[in-house]
Amino acid sequence: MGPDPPPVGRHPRHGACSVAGPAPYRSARQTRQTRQTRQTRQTRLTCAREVPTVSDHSTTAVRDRAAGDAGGAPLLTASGLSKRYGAVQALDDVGLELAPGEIHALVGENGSGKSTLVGIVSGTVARDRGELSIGGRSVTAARPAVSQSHGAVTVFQDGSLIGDLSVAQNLYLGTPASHRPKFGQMVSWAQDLLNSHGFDIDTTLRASTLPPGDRQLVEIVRAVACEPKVLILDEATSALDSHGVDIVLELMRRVAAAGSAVLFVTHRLSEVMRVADRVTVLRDGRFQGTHDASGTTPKKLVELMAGTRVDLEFPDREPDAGGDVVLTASGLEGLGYGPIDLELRAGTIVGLAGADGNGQLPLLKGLAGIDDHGGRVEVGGKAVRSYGSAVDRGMVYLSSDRRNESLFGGLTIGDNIGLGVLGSLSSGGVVRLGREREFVDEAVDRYRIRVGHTGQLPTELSGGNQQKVALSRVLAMEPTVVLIDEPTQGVDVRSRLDIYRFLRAIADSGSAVVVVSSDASELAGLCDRILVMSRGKVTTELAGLGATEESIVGAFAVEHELAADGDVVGEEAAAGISDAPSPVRRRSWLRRSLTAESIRLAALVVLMVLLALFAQSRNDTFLTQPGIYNVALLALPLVAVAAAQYFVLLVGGIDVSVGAVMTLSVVLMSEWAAVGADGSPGSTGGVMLTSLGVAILLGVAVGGVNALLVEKVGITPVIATIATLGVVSGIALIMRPTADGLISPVLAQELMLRVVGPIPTSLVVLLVLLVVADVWFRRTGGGLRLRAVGLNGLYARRLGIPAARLRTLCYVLCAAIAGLAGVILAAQVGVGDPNAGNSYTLLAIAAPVLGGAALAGGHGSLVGAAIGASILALSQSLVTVLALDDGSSFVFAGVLTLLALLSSGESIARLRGLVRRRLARS
Ligand SMILES: Nc1ncnc2c1ncn2[C@@H]1O[C@H](COP(=O)(O)OP(=O)(O)OP(=O)(O)O)[C@@H](O)[C@H]1O
Repeated sequence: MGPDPPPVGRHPRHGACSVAGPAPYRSARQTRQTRQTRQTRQTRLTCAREVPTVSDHSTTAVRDRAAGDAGGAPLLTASGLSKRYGAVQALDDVGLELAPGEIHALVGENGSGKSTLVGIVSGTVARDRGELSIGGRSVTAARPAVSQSHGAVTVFQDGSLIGDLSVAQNLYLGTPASHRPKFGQMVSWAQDLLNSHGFDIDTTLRASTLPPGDRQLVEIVRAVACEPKVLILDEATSALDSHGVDIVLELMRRVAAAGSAVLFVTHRLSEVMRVADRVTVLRDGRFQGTHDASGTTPKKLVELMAGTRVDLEFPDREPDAGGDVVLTASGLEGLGYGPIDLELRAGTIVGLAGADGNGQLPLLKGLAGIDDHGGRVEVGGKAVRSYGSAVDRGMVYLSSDRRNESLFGGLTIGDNIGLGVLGSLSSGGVVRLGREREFVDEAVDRYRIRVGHTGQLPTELSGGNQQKVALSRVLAMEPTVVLIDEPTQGVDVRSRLDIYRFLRAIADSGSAVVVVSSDASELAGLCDRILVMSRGKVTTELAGLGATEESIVGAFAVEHELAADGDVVGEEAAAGISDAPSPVRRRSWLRRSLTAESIRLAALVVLMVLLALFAQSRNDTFLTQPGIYNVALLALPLVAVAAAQYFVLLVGGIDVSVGAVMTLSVVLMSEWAAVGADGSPGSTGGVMLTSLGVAILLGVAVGGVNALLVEKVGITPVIATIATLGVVSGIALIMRPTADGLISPVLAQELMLRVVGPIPTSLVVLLVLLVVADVWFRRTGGGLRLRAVGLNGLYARRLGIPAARLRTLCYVLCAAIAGLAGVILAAQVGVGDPNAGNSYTLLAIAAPVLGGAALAGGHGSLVGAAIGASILALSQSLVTVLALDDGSSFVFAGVLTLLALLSSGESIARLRGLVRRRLARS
């Protein structure tokens, strides 16, 4: 540990400071700042370390063995790989070879083409040219499932855990059938798998609730469990603290020792020097050579990547940096941290260190007013109560979750950069495009953001360049306090140094900066003060000057040991990978069953019963056998078409043509299942078979067209299915301009008049089928795969799930079931009415959504859709019972729908979160 730390909450005196080195960030405040000559001391970036650490020697045996195996056939051979995205040549004639037992690092600056190469090997990116073979077999198709079947398993840079699924489900989904157990044993298998690697993570938790480091570890375990021939880790250690990194490096060694090859993409060159046998360098998409790791140094690698000499010094800092207090926090506490007292001074950079999950990020968010917290935060003497008020006081927060929290995916790069300062780029409330362009171009130059043009979407940028876009927006706002989580995650060495200089410059201009980082060497080189956190409390404060990676890691390791000594879970945690107190606890069966979805369904059933009782109080025939039968008849086609729609909603689509399909089905029934010219109804078997056959064929045709338009042509589902709705309705009208053509009474006899108690048999059969299908969705790998496609189609595809094929299947199923719902409707209307199904278009969407389905996909259930449909049918019959006029009946239906929606999963989850936080605080 370092010298005696000052008590937390009291701080050493800080002096004023000046702009260091190149001052890329300038503000009015900066020019006002008193500048003093400083005693400077610089720290070299850890990546420049040329002496291997002690643990490095364990790689020697692997290297020797890899050298010995060099004669074995390569497990991965790539040659002449090229890929162009519009104006950007992402890869240009790149080759690579991985021998069995080899750990091969792939390095390069942001945008140099590493992820593109990984994408080509893993099947997510189609190459323009080049040859690829995995495990000795040539790979021609760009499909993840193909690469995986050849033996290449990838942990992607931006992850592929589906947040809404549990950890166990994610592990199960990504593991090939040969390596996973029966579906019913999934949880215990997943738990054993994680435990066998030393992780104490509750596998029944949703993946989104895990800290980023744990998520990365779960993904790595999943990949290793596949026993790949080629394991590809694309910046898979970026969110890990030093302990997590140690574990992953050891895992890589084990995988290589078993004879597989590892392709390790990283910006952390110290890790390359510790683990890699050979290193391939890319620059601007071009190959810069493959080198023996033992014969090179990080500095040489950096210069090969940059193509120029690079100064690896951190920016200067002063021993007594710091001006006036700009932020005060007292008694600040929230979920996972506190109470904490803190003062931040102008001109300083404060680092929050600790093992992953010890409260650093929650504290940062608490300071920003983002999460619910107790205590008080003031900036410039004014209280911060929410993130909105934080921004008003000049405080900004930058999340490490680029995709979801830092960037606006639908806006261009230029818009993302200029968004925070639109006021200063406008005159008379109108943004001056020239001024904005100039501002954006300058930011792109200053932060060296590699873009084709600023009109691109941020999703088209490499990970590190996305980070620079987010950072440039935040820094342009000239904040008083900058709170930033993992500022250099996924950023290359040269750009990291740029970012350090920008942060130092903004501090020198009078701001206070707080940085959370899993990279202790970054905190040691950058910060003026380092607060080490353990179990949600600040336990040690280190002065930045003089701090080293070792002293910081040492401080939190000591704290952990002290805590573990007196801790009942100490032994378990010590055996585990994560030093942090796991924020997760095993949940009881009851708590697990009380999901938002089950609560919602229960609420809907209660609502249904209340409605029925109310109707009965107004009309005492409502709950009699004929009354119930009438409501059931009303519900019958609606339940069927709601179920049809659910299949498409499940995979993230929507089909607005279902009502039209029902109509055409009715019209077709008036042709193919019609009363004969002699008035005969036809044979039961003949009419039923013809009806079902015609309806299903109609559905397959319309569903096939819908799928083609959405999947192959790329039209958004709503637009595509509106187009088919028009065509299908038109055909129905051409066939029957007015209601005509009697439909055989056989349909009514079979589908309406056969009953079980007061309920039509057809409805009972339908409900049983829906329950069985729901069980299939919940209890089988096939159902899980379908839900995964809806929750995140991209990630599902990465896991080798044929997402496009499954979506196509669902469109076809949806239209076919809608065709069958049309047969039921035909039985009820009895005539070829060309408008019969029109009112079902919106009801078919409303019912499953009422029952818990989400337009974004992956949620809800068929039973939920059926309950939603029943509520809508009930409300329709209530309108009759109450003898409401048209206007009142609309208001009534609207209020009812609103009530049902209040029981939505999201509202319930919010309420539960609120109650949980209140409970945790009390
Ligand atoms: N889908 C896409 N559309 C357009 N351009 C793209 C797309 N994907 C990547 N690029 C561009 O291709 C180049 C190489 O990107 P790639 O992601 O392979 O780089 P990288 O070396 O992995 O970078 P990083 O270290 O930042 O992840 C970049 O200039 C990037 O902007």
